[in-house]
Amino acid sequence: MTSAAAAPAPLALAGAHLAYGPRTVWSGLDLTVAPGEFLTVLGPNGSGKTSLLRVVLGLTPLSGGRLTIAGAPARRGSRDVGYIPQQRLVDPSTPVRARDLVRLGLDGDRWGIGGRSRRDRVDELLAAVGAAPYADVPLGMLSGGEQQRVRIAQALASEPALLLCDEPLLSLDLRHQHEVTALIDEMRRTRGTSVVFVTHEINPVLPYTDRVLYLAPAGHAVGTPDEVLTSERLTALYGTPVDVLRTRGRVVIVGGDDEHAHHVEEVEE
Ligand SMILES: Nc1ncnc2c1ncn2[C@@H]1O[C@H](COP(=O)(O)OP(=O)(O)OP(=O)(O)O)[C@@H](O)[C@H]1O
Repeated sequence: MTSAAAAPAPLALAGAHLAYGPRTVWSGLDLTVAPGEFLTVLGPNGSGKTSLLRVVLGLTPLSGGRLTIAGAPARRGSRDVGYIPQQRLVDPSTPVRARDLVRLGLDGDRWGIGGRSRRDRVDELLAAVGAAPYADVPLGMLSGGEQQRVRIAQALASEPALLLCDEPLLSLDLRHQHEVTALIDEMRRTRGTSVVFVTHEINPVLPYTDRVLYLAPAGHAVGTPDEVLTSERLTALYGTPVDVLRTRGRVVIVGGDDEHAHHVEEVEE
């Protein structure tokens, strides 16, 4: 066995079950995410995507089954887990600068408090996401795409084994969607960080997606996009007719419930 094979998986769920009171959100979830893997989590509103991230972040306990992160139980504030939230524009009057936010993501013990190594590390992270030119600009003055780059730098500051992304493309224009996804992809390639990417829009991340976890009313499916995103699989998962169309390298999902409209991306150009 090689040493890579012996390393604990960044994320492993076995027989995982989540319920709120009498309502089961998902159950029987078995999933091991490999180092550097890009897992895209899809599903309609209320299917439990955000709940899954909350469980991995140690904010919500599983109702049953097991979860380990880099071999250890989930816990709040773990350095092994980075988190990129949904796009939210910062209050324009905030005095917080890009470098302040990234510094918050650094672990004090490891990088020292206020020392040179800490400052260098912040500069390195900002440069890695292309945010060096606006490192000292108040966040509120940055564009949505620029702010999201800074959040990526913050999430990567602790060199997490696992990067959780909760619809980070929401309200970004197409150019910035491509930039942000390419950046996340580059980080996982260069650092081996595993990515769990929750989205309603498969197309911007389809080229990077190794596997899909599809959460749906009648169960869930895990597999490559070609395995999961088929009319047969989604019809079974929804319990109602769904058509998966592929056109010019894009996936369009038609049918099911109203939430499916989210998957139909606006036509480019
Ligand atoms: N703390 C809670 N207590 C009770 N029910 C909850 C709680 N949090 C979430 N739920 C319910 O669990 C279900 C899953 O919610 P969740 O937010 O995880 O779904 P989602 O897939 O992220 O949805 P969306 O696509 O709309 O963001 C929903 O029906 C929601 O109302």
